[in-house]
This record gives sequence, C-alpha cells and structure tokens, in this order.
Amino acid sequence: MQIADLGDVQLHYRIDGPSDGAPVVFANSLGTDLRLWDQVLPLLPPRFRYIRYDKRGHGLSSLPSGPYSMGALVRDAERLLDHLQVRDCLFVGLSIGGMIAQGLAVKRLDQVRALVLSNTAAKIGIPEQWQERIQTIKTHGIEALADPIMERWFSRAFRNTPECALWRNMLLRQPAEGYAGCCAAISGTDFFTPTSGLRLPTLGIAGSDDGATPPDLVRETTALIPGSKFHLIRKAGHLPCVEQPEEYAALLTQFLTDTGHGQI
Ligand SMILES: O=C(O)CC1=CCC(=O)O1
Repeated sequence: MQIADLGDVQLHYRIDGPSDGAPVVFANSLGTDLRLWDQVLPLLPPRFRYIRYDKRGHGLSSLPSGPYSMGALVRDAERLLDHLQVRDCLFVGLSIGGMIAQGLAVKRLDQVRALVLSNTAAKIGIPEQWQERIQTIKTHGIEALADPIMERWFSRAFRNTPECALWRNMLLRQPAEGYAGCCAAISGTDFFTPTSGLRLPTLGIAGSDDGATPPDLVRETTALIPGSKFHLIRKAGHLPCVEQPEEYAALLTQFLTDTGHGQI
C-alpha cells in the first residue's frame, strides 16, 4: 500500500513493473478507483513502470472538502509525479482522467511526452447538467444516479453480466462528497484552446456505446492535436478497459511501440 503525502491531500497510488522502467501513468474516471486498470495491466509489456492512483475524494485517497477545481486535480497529478521523480511519461487518462491528462500536458511537458485520451473530451457535458447531478447526489446520494451511470458506462450486453454488479459496487462506495467535488471540476472545464496548442504524440480511444463521451466527441478532441490517432473500440461503453481489456491493452502496446517509449 503506497501513499504520497502532498500536504493538503494524501494520494493512494500503486506501482507495478521495474523501478527503472519507462513510466506509464494512468488516471481513471469519475466514480472509479485505480482497480479500473486491473484487467489491462497484466496484458501490457512487463518492461514499463506502471503508475496508477486514486484521485482526491476517490478510492483510498483522502477526502478534502469540495468542490474541487480542475486546477487542483491537475496539480495533484503534477505533485504526485514530482514526488515519484517521474519525467517523460506516457499518460493514459480516461474521462475526467483524460481531462487531467490534457491539463498536465499543457502545464508540464517535461512530465508528459505522449498522451492517451480515452473516453474523454476537452469539455464534457454542460455546467447545468453537472450542477443537477451534484444536487441529486447531495440530496439522495450516488445510488439515486447509479442506473443511468451504468447505462453510460457499459454496453447493454455487459450490463446483463454478474461482473457489472461489482463495478456498480465500486461506484456506490466512492464518497459522495468526493464524487460531487469532481463533478464540479468537470463542470468548470473547457480545454478546447489549451488542448489545441498541444504538440505531442496522442492516441484517442472511444467506445462505440459510450453514453458519456460518444465517439464523435472523443474524435473531435483528439483531432485538436495535429498528428494524433484515433481508435474506436466496438461493443464497449465509457469504460472499454473493463469491457474489452484485450483490445485496449493491444492498442496501448502498439502506441508504446509507435512512440518508441523508453527507447529515446
Ligand atoms: O457520466 C458519467 O458518469 C461518466 C463520466 C463522465 C466524466 C467521468 O469521468 O465519467
């Protein structure tokens, strides 16, 4: 169990792979913890150093009082990577994790040398929807929103499997204040202009059945970065690393090869 004490927040993180391996960092989505990557990691090349963490208000990390700003979430990632002396990582961000990825690449190009923007966008939803979600959670708890969230997270076929219930449990066990705090951060974020200025190897990944960040939205954000690539995973919703881990891992492996990660 590893924890980075960053002063105003304590972040739970986990590292797999050799200590001298080129770093690959994962940031997960709203309502999930670092176990989101459990099925993908064993399928990736063993020579890299895989770092994943629970963002503030999620998983085993501490729960600062909300609302949070995207600036704070990006700063947490930045300070965690400084704490771990990480430079030149490949940063994989899914959904709000992909927003953190964009913000970090804009701020700290020394830390990030390539990006995977998975099921994310420069702007997700509209502030009114996020405010409504925050209100519902404050009044009734996350449970009140669990069914529509499952519909965005997973394809219809996956929602009929026993595994889906486990992911629902993960959602329900996140602290409501942490979840709502991150909703506020998403609500206030529009990275269209800063992301348009990024120049680094980028791969966009979308899920055909994603109800939160549909394929065209992910494609548009990815296309803001010249030379970027885009891949659509079929039979997957917002969390293709859960529904199609083999295809997801194959994409990351190919991108690691294409970018020559760790070889420069
Ligand atoms: O809508 C959802 O619950 C999915 C989602 C949006 C942003 C994020 O991180 O997850």
